[in-house]
Amino acid sequence: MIVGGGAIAARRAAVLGEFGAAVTVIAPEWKGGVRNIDWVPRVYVPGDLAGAFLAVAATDDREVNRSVGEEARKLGIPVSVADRREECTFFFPAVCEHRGVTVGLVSHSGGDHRRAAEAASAVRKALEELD
Ligand SMILES: C[C@@]1(CC(=O)O)c2cc3[nH]c(cc4nc(cc5[nH]c(cc(n2)[C@H]1CCC(=O)O)[C@@](C)(CC(=O)O)[C@@H]5CCC(=O)O)C(CC(=O)O)=C4CCC(=O)O)c(CCC(=O)O)c3CC(=O)O
Ligand SMILES: NC(=O)C1=CN([C@@H]2O[C@H](COP(=O)(O)OP(=O)(O)OC[C@H]3O[C@@H](n4cnc5c(N)ncnc54)[C@H](O)[C@@H]3O)[C@@H](O)[C@H]2O)C=CC1
Repeated sequence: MIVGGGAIAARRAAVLGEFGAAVTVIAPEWKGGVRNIDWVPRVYVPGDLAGAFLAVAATDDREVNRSVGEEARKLGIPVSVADRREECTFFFPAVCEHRGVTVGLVSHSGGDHRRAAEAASAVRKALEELD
């Protein structure tokens, strides 16, 4: 379940969809272009996460993201809150895929997303060099 329909939500929907997740997006607008998603065109209301396996809070509204994180933690659903690492119970990884190999990586305690992005670039390059 992804709450928010902007660039970050779209990137995460694409990754989750690629790995076979059934993705539902709750957001007044969806700019993702990813097809196989179930888009619910409205704002989030507490209760929306019932039955979800995993949650991503990626709106541009701090209070909404906080509330999604709170509901997920209450329900025991793993949640990544895109604007506040302290409210995450998992960190969305940088994913590197190349010719049958997949690497997902995060920085220590989700504390350095720039370092994670840099490391992901290096891993993508290394995988290409295997060819
Ligand atoms: C804790 C975490 C929580 C989570 O979201 O799960 C988190 C948190 C935050 N990110 C922020 C900003 C940016 N993050 C990126 C990029 C990535 N961020 C990703 C993951 C994570 N980001 C989780 C930790 C994972 C780890 O550390 O290993 C990646 C790996 C995966 C992905 O997002 O797909 C992806 C690289 C993918 C790749 O290269 O492949 C960019 C650049 C861009 O978007 O292009 C920017 C904007 C520019 C800048 O600030 O540098 C802010 C400030 C927001 C604000 O203040 O507005 C916070 C808030 C905070 O740190 O508290
Ligand atoms: N973790 C990461 O990798 C990064 C995180 N961020 C953070 O991620 C968040 C989202 O960033 P972008 O996608 O660039 O923002 P954006 O402005 O492109 O999209 C925000 C989306 O949230 C939706 N939204 C707003 N209120 C809502 C509500 N009540 N219910 C449901 N949807 C609602 C809007 O309709 C819009 O689709 C921001 O908080 C930003 O600080 C930004 C860059 C990278």
